[in-house]
Amino acid sequence: MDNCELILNFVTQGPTVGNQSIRSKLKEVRGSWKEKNRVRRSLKKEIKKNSRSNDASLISINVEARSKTNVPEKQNVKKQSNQSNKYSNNGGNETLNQFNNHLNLNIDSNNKTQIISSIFTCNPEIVDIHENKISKRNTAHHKPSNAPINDISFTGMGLNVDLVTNVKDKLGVEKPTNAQKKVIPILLSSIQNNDDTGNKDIDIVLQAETGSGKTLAYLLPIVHRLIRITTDLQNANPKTRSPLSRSIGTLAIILTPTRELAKQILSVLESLLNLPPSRLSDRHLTHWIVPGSVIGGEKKQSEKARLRKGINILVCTPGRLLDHLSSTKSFVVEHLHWLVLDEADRLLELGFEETLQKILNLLNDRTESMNKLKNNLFSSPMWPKKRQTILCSATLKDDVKRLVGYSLSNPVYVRGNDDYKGQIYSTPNQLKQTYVIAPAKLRLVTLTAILKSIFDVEKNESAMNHKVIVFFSCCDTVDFHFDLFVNSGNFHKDKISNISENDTEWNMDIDEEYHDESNSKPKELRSLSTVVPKVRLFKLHGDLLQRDRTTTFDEFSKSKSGILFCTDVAARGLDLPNVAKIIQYDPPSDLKDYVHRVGRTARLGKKGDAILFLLPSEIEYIHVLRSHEIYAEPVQVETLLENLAPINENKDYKVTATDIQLGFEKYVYSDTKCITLARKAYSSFIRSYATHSASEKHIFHVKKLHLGHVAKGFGLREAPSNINSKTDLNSSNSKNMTKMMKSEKRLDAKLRNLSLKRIAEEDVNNEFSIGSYSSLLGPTTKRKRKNDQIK
Ligand SMILES: Nc1ncnc2c1ncn2[C@@H]1O[C@H](COP(=O)(O)OP(=O)(O)OP(=O)(O)O)[C@@H](O)[C@H]1O
Repeated sequence: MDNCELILNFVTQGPTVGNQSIRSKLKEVRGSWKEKNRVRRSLKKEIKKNSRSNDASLISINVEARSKTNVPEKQNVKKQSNQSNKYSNNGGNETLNQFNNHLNLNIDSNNKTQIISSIFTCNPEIVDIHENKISKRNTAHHKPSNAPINDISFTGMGLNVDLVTNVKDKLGVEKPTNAQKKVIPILLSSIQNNDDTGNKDIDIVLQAETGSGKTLAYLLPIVHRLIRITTDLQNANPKTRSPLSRSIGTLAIILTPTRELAKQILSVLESLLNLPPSRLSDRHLTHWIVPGSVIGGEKKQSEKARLRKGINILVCTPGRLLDHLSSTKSFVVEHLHWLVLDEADRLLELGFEETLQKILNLLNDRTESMNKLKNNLFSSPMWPKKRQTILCSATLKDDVKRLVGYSLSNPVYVRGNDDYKGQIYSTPNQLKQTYVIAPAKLRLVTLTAILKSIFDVEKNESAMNHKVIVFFSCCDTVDFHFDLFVNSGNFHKDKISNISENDTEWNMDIDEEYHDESNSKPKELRSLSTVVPKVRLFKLHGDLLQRDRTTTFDEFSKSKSGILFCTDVAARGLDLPNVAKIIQYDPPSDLKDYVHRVGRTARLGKKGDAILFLLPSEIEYIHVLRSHEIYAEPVQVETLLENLAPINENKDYKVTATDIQLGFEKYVYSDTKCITLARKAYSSFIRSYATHSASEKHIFHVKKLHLGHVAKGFGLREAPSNINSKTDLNSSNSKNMTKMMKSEKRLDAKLRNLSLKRIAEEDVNNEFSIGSYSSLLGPTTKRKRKNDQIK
């Protein structure tokens, strides 16, 4: 049915016979309904006859008729299929010329009529969100819930003065947050009440909102205790510098699900440990403590060598840790005293849990002998009496209880938010959450409208001083949109962005300080946008090389402004300064991800905005959010699109939106590379749609998607016919639809299988690359062989 998308791009004045419309002619007919019908039939015949000599009229008749009578598109377009096949049956490889000629044919033949893009017609009805009583109650309290508080100081909680000064100087951290206020005293409690009957070293499960400083909440007490241990030993042996050295092995392990997060934690840790000589004793108290990471992405041999020398506080990802625990003999973990599982719920998810269990079993076996090994070095009362485990995340469910027994013993549950009323998820109070119901055909232009309005310097002087993150469901859609927003501006009717040659070049002067010369492909990962003028675009997803991921992350982090297109690889834990807005262009496949995605803004008490895109068929998701005490306010799609109408030009926003959409389409059809990218993105989008959690399948089901309209969102005029070699997703007949659903199920199972086996065994962080072609093809023979060898 979508074969005719292009032809249906335009609506003219409406069907006419002579100078009169059918309707007005019929009004003139007197007599019975039979008579009227007879006249109507003959008028139709006449129109049909005319249409042979004027294609454009036929188009207008059918479109008009369809929009007035709500007749399904496919019935109306049948008559045009012969004509449209001319453009559609060549595998989508027609040249730009063909495409343009076809556009011109329509435009020229209707020279004097108003042209409206079909992106505004035949869209599904949007339930009146205001009447829906869904989100009347917006609970965005204005008092920030994750900001530092004034009623207590770090030193007041018993932390080392030098450490506190260092944190203030290096990280600008002066007052603790609520989460820190609650957790730090517990982690210090056994040393503050140092008696056999008092507090023991307790395991902690910390659930605190995103951006509430959980990292420092567990790092500060660990570093503090190590400093106290050093001073104790130095006092006992005043002549020796410090009896402790890095060769003591790993004392603390911090486990995180992604490499980016591991690197971020390591950098905070390095700042904490880079302590100037103590003001009291003029001695370096942390000189022997070596922080480090094993996260893959570098040669295993060099990781082994570093472990052999000793890494005292180790930040790592699960796969690599398991690998070293099982194969690196010189990895000393016998003295492990702290184990932190950051983003613990993610670590417990499918694919990681098995790895995690193996890690915990190995650690339990190897640290069992810890008590027996006690010698003078461990005589300080500052050492935990037993290994202390800390779990933390913004989204912890009951599943953490699975860890009780084999990792946690009688943990205390700490909630960072005082307003906790039993809800599983909570988002920062000051975060403004909105949603827009955008029909599939309007999604792309609506995204453009939002981005252009955020960075519109005419409307907002400080527009270039903040960052935006746009979340997509899979790697291929990130790649496609990145390419589109970087390159398609030149194809827009009025060159909407007034692009100059220089504007398309990455400004090396600005980036000199962190431009990585060794990076061979900088332009593919970050570039200036031609669609949103003068704004830097970045992309980040799990299919990129680790080196590229790191560079992009660092650059976006340091950049004053910019837009990051990414998958959920950037959803968790990443602390990117100055992110003002989060756009969830594709809804998350799990509610937890919603919380983590929006948590990249409104951190540490700062303001932030988040907007969620939903299709009209997905409106029920608002109920799901609401049932978890997450409230978002509706924004009308028209309100957002109105931002597109140039100021002082009295232009209809629909016309501008249409121009922009046509610009995108022209760009997509300008080159086979672009079409391929669009088709790949479309296919991956459909596939990733099938990965929504079972509890949300009734909302996000591929059956509910209008594939032709979805294709429009990728600048395609028809849905690509080959989602995979076996099934034709574009076929609208029920047989093929059933086939497609079966294929989706198989795909689901395959993905589950893949994530279980591959993620666990290879420690790939590509868990977020769901939907990418490579992740769907399954292990290659080479990979299979490699896996077999590991087994
Ligand atoms: N007490 C504080 N005062 C000011 N800044 C702080 C404080 N504690 C932490 N920060 C800073 O706040 C930022 C966010 O901290 P962190 O990444 O630990 O948050 P989080 O709770 O782990 O968030 P997420 O759940 O998203 O991972 C960091 O830049 C950190 O340096």
